[in-house]
Amino acid sequence: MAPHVVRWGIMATGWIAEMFTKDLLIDPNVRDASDIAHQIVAVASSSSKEKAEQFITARGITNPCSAYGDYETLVADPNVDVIYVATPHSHHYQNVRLALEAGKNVLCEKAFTVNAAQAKILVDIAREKKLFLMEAVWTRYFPLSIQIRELIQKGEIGEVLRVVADTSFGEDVETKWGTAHRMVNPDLAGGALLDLGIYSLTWVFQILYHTLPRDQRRPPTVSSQMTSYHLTGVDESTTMLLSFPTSTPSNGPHPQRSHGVALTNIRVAADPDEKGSAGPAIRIQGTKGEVQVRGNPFRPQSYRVIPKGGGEIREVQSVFPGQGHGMYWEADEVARCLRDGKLESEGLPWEESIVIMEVMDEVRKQGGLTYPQKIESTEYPLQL
Ligand SMILES: NC(=O)C1=CN([C@@H]2O[C@H](COP(=O)(O)OP(=O)(O)OC[C@H]3O[C@@H](n4cnc5c(N)ncnc54)[C@H](OP(=O)(O)O)[C@@H]3O)[C@@H](O)[C@H]2O)C=CC1
Ligand SMILES: O=C1OC[C@@H](O)[C@H](O)[C@H]1O
Repeated sequence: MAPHVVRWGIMATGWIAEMFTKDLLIDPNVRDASDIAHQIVAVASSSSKEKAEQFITARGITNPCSAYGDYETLVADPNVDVIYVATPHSHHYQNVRLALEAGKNVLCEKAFTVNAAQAKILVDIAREKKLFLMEAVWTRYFPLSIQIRELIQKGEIGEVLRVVADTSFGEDVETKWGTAHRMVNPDLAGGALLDLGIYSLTWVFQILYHTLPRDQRRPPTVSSQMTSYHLTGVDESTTMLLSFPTSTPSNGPHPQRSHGVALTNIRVAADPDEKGSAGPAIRIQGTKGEVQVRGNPFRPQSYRVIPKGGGEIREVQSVFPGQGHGMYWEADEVARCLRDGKLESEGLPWEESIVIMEVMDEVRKQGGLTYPQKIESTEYPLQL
């Protein structure tokens, strides 16, 4: 059967737009995804049409592809099935809404929005207009993530009572990012939490929340600490303790809970020598054993299943067919959802993106981190 072809419009021409586009251009057959195919039919840059043209040429897009010098024209292009939003998170609410209001399906980079109120409005619009919408948390669509979720659901390591996940870069923050870069710039919703902490939360949620049947998923309670970057006031370090209810009856005064420890830091590293000497960045601990995940939490390289009390340790490596970055798996998910008429992805349902945004809202509240009013706003349209 002929593959279902999805026609993409790329909004913004920055770093991640380049990575995503490279992956879209890799033949899906190399990863055994012959049921779908991707075409990039339009690229828009808010800076200039020339920048979009340069992007198309540099990426080697050979099929007809329109270049636009603004996002408004992109979302009006009738040839586009779905828009990939690759702007800084400060702009996601305005940019996604622009696309939805124009009747376009959307894949939006993480963090979904600046706050949960914005995320809820986007979801309401998608639902009302019957459009597909998904937060691009690519890690969830790695075969390795799916395998781990399945082995947890099968009870291979028993009941999971603790997940520890650390997404931290050890950078000289002042030298690397100064004050203007999106990683540290409050006007662009910078800071460790929204940029990297989302991945630690992803691991906690995809194990302690997502592996449960939908009607049993309950939001966690949250306790957290934050340290601010002295030059801009965004968080450079955030530590979160999440506590999820379990179904196991308790014998004592406290109900049985499973704990998620989600760490993020841009000044100390989870993997300081980048050789894994510090141990796994993710530990998933169950009553019958443990799963350890190595590599950056956003792009995991391998996992080990360690049975309690000995037994054979099983190790599985990630494979990146066609030397991809690993973003094609989320793109394939989008294509299949569109083909099947789904509005949201099972891998990251709207409700879960919103609960995670609510956790981040609470963590920012506890840490006293607010962003400029205009990027926290739900007003639309708003010139940022
Ligand atoms: N999934 C992943 O692995 C990754 C995801 N990300 C996410 O992708 C998003 C973009 O990050 P990244 O590509 O690294 O960022 P870049 O700064 O490299 O690119 C962002 C692009 O957004 C457009 N843009 C529109 N308005 C603004 C503005 N006011 N300031 C700056 N840029 C603007 C620009 O493109 P133009 O001029 O063409 O309009 C710019 O090139 C973020 O939300 C980030 O969290 C980032 C890295 C990895
Ligand atoms: O999403 C991301 O993953 C990779 C990191 O390098 C980047 O800062 C972040 O935005």
